[in-house]
Amino acid sequence: MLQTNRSTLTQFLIEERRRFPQASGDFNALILDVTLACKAIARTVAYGELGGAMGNYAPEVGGSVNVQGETQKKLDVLSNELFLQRTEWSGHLAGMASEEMDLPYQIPVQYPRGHYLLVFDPLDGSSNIDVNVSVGSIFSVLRAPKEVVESGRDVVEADFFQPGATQMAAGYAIYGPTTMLILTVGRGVNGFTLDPNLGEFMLTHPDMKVPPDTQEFAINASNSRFWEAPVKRYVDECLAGKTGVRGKDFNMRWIASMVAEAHRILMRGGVFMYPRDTKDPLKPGRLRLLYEANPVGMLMEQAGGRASTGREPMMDVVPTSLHQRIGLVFGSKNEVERIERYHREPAQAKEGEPLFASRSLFRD
Ligand SMILES: O=P(O)(O)OC[C@H]1O[C@](O)(COP(=O)(O)O)[C@@H](O)[C@@H]1O
Ligand SMILES: [Mg+2]
Ligand SMILES: [Mg+2]
Repeated sequence: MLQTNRSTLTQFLIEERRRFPQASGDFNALILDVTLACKAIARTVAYGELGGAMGNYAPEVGGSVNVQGETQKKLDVLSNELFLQRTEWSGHLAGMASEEMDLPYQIPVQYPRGHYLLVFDPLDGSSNIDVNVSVGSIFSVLRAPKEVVESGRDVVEADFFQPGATQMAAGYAIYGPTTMLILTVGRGVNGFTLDPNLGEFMLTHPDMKVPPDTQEFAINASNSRFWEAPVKRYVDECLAGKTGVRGKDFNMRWIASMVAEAHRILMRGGVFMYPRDTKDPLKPGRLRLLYEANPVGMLMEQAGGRASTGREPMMDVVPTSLHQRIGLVFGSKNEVERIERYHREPAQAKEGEPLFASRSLFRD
């Protein structure tokens, strides 16, 4: 049933822009281009096996892996191309970077170059595609360095090394039972639902807030033997429930699709952890700073939640490489702060502490 009384995304963006009379409209146009890419990906995902884009990407015969050493799905590659196609022509961008491209993407010479950088994970949770679980696209908009804009030169990796606090906008689209767009342009978080009749994102969830407290946590427990002591302590205390120091029972979730976990947390609170661990010494965490941790971090903070490495606020981290991985904890503020506190209190988190040793369900 069509609900005509709701604002469209376009209306919402125009109203935001009215607050800045000098704004050119480039920023809004860029966001709309990004969301058009998301709509196209939503359609492709919805067709599933019928669309011919399932399975692994195999240009020759041996398949293909991205710069992170992960098998690329056909839909990863297609989604990446949709992002490029929908945004490269507009003159709003100085360059782009994506999970699926080793190096920064240069705006082709036939198009003008603009003021912004776009960074994205075109399809997050893509290992879930074959099992029909919610996936999504995550994006972050940064200002291009002044000198890049003035010279019009090609972008280099270092142009993207800006802390999350400088993001102009961040968001994700989630392709679940309904397609939604969750967006911040630096003034709270708003949720839009795709009206399949109109093909428009309609404002359905204004001013989303993450409750400060929760009884729900999300972590991949199969990694427990690699966790650091503060994370083990936190999870053990949650598992101890009513009988432990927390004095309340906790529920656990793991979808293995960060976009879906972030969405659940924005809707009803919770804490998500993919912490730094010892699984692979070359990878200080699983998730990527520029196009996973930073945009989701900005959304959380704008919704009154918190995002952290466990040791410092995510928004303060200065990136040092395009595909940098990082430990990520986000969600309800009081829980994230507790986890940060445990990282600052190593003495209490040592194995052998009575609480830790006796109640650990995830001991090595
Ligand atoms: O396989 P695991 O350890 O459950 O990891 C799941 C995590 O990997 C991711 O799928 C990584 O994202 P990509 O699918 O974009 O590579 C996250 O969405 C998710 O949180
Ligand atoms: Mg991802
Ligand atoms: Mg991805």
